[in-house]
Amino acid sequence: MADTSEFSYGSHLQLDKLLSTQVPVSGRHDELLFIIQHQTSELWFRLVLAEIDAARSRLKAGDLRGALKALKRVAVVLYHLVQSWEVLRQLDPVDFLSFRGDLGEASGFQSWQYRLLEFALGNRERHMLDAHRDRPEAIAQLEAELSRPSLYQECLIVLDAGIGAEIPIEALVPGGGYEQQQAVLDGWAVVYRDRARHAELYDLAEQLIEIEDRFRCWRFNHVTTVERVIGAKGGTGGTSGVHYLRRMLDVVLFPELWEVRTVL
Ligand code: HEM
Ligand SMILES: N[C@@H](CC(=O)c1ccccc1NC=O)C(=O)O
Repeated sequence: MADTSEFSYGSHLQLDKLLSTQVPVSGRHDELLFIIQHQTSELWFRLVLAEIDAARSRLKAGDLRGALKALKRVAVVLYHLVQSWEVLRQLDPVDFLSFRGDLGEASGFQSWQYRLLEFALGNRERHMLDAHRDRPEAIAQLEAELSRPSLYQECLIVLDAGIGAEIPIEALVPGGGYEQQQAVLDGWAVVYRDRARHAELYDLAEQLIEIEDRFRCWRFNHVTTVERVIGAKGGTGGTSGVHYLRRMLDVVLFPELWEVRTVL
């Protein structure tokens, strides 16, 4: 049926615009897959960032249940992103090489939404801003993220208030990388030892573990896909490629939540 109404499926979703943005530069068959995999990932990153922001506002407002709802959505979208590697991991190395040269120095390293996500979760390395120097809007967003508490820090503020954990102020203020703190570990231990009494804080902690678990799976699927497709070649973004990505597997976002399991 002809689309005569002003408001329709296509207009609401701005499909004409959306579907005009898959523009292969190489003319090679598999580049469409490559573009769509990246575009869909970026769309999901966008939702994840919005949900993390919602979780942080709700935590600030004392709405722990609302924050949990947003964090559950983060986890489920991450799960979907993990599964989505099933498509790209089938990319044949020879097919990728047929258009890799056309990508120049472009690389996922330049994904500012991914970097925002890492920063929002608390993996904050200032030098990561360097990849975005040619995009002032991205730098401004990334700087703004660095100047506010990470998701984990917002959770620690709630933990501190909830059980009087006496968490040192350095753990709660934004800025650089997060250092593991004994008082934070002790605080989570109180929660885990009495789940019934601290049910909401317990659920919050377990939801963070779920998120980090799935984020690790995403990183792992990325590394394995990269190794399947380009082996140990250096990356177009100037890193050592698989070796660099493997080092990122060691990043720990919520250290005390992993540690608390050992001390219980
Ligand atoms: C054939 C598929 C892919 C290959 C061969 C590949 C390869 C690489 C390599 C070698 C790097 C290291 C940076 C560099 O020197 O370029 C990298 C980083 C990155 N890639 Fe991919 N990638 C692929 C697919 C994807 C997809 C689908 C995404 C989704 C958005 C993605 C997102 C990223 C991100 C965010 C980084 C930065 C990671 C970090 O700094 O921890 N990549 N990729
Ligand atoms: N870094 C990849 C190229 C690549 O995968 C890529 C290129 C342009 C835009 C996004 C990419 N995806 C992930 O890094 C490579 O070294 O082959």
